[in-house]
Amino acid sequence: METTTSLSPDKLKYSKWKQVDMKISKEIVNHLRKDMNFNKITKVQRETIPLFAKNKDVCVKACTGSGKTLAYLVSALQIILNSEYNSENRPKKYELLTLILVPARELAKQVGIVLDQLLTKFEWLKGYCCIGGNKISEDIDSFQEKGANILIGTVGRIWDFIDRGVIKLKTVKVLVIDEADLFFQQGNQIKLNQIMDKIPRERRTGLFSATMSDAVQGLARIGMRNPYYIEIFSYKEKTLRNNCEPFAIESLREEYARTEDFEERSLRMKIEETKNEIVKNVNEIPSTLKNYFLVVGNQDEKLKNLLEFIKQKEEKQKYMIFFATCASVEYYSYILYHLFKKFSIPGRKILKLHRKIKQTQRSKVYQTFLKMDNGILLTTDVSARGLDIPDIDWIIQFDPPQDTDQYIHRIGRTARAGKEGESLILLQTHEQAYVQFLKSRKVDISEIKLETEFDNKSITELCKGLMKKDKDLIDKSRNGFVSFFRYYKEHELKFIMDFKQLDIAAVANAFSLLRMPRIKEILGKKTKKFVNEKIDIDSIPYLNKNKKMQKEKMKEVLDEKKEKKREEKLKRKEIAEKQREEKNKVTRAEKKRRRKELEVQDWDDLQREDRIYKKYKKGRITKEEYEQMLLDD
Ligand SMILES: Nc1ncnc2c1ncn2[C@@H]1O[C@H](COP(=O)(O)OP(=O)(O)OP(=O)(O)O)[C@@H](O)[C@H]1O
Repeated sequence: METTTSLSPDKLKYSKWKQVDMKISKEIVNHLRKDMNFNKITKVQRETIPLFAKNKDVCVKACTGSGKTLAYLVSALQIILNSEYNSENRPKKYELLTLILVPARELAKQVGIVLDQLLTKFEWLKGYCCIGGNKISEDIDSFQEKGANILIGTVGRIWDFIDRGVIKLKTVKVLVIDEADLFFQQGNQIKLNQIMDKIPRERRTGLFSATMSDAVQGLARIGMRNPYYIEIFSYKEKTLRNNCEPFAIESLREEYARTEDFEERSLRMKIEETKNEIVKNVNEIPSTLKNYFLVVGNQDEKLKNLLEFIKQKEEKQKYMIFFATCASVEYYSYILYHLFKKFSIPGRKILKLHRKIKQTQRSKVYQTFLKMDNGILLTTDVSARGLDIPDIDWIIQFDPPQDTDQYIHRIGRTARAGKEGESLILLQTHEQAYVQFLKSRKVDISEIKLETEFDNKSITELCKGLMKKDKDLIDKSRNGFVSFFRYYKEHELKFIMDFKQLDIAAVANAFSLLRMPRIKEILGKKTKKFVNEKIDIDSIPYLNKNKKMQKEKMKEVLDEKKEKKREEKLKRKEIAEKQREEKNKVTRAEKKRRRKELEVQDWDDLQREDRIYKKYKKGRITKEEYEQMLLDD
């Protein structure tokens, strides 16, 4: 077992670069301190860099916002500086030395920005960020123009580059997988394995995340060589872990680190698990983050509580609000804008970000929100991981995420780098067990109560009024409703997010539906509390003419697709019919052949019996012999 070297206690979580032997060059330290303004070093950097930069594989688990990005970028840079390359002996333009895989485009860009800053002092090295969302041909042209020694990217686009022969991974010395567990949730492990297979085995590998699933630990076993497991946790968690002694827990005043051999750790975990001593997953949440929940009744009670909550806060606050689906973000961003206006809640600028927004627009929104002092970003889990947006005051979870890991990543967008932050999750009454579930994962969470002066009637009136003027909003509300059902039905925590307990009428009212759509999920279920509006929806216009054209075009395309599918189905049916007929023909011919064969065989048997009988008649064989020969036959 290897433990960390001791470090004198410090009032801050950070210690100074010079206080410890980080095994990194002065050039890097000076650049970090003087140009990038990072005077101190965070605990995760303190633990990771000396090992990773000194050619050890690492599996690093540290809470959100703890500075993992710089930990792996500095290590990767130091490994390059330790190699044969320098400003005189530069690597070739396309010679890839480091590959950094991240699960989302915005995160790739963000890491790219930090890397660019880091490389301003090392201009002989080139960084490049390749992500999907734009034309692959453009990306390839740009890559070929710029070249890269350190490449950051999402798995899909990196794979495209490999597949088209744009990049070769034979020269890669360092592989970093950031937010490692998400690759497994996204089902990207096959591509990930294929990419890893193309990188020489002598590489160094670093896995980083705030949450580490068993799958990641499996990857550590097959994709790494004698890795170290580095874990950072806070003082409070140390107290919870007292049972885990005696392990080398090196203490600063507020944060603790444990570094140990990966296999030894696995063994220890097994022993502790059987002894029931283990305190799982306690080190993922920053200690500066306060978490709250609010129980609201049914789904249709959430919007008015959200309005009240925001209204009671100061104007200058920055929020991220997480929804279950892209369609919910589309609907509520539109509605909230009008509700703020109607109820005079000024100064809250609303932005939206989700997977279905085009990449160029996504980048713009992200950049705008980064710079805003206050405002609200409505988003989905596309923004849950890794995004480093400064000074978010509140994370609000309008819909609970699929699992606690995602909860932890969502709330981790606030309280970053030692700052304070708060989070709120809205729960329906039947979902209250979610709180116990969070507590079992050692999430410190308390209840808040809220009296609201907003009422559903006036909210619904406003929403329906808007819908009656613009069919686009009707589409948004319908899509929001349908996708919410699918989200709920497929929720991983079925014992808490119980579909049977979901009040369908309340969900319909939450989206101010004009008519209940006929979807198979709700056929035969009670929706008495919901009343369909007597209105001819087709007579409502699209305010945005482009939208109208888009919808018509989309309908045309869909109709065409349907027709094509119908024709293909008919064709398939015809072919199948023909094949059946052919098969029947074959079977008939076969039957005939078999019959003939049998007839021939019967004839042979008869002839043989006749011959034996004649022998018996002529007295050449006895009666017993005759009967025996017939039996043998
Ligand atoms: N040594 C340092 N001194 C001061 N601030 C730092 C230092 N290192 C990193 N930071 C800042 O801390 C913030 C969080 O860093 P980073 O994004 O790397 O966190 P993370 O651990 O990767 O979080 P997540 O798990 O959410 O991805 C960033 O704003 C970064 O600039």
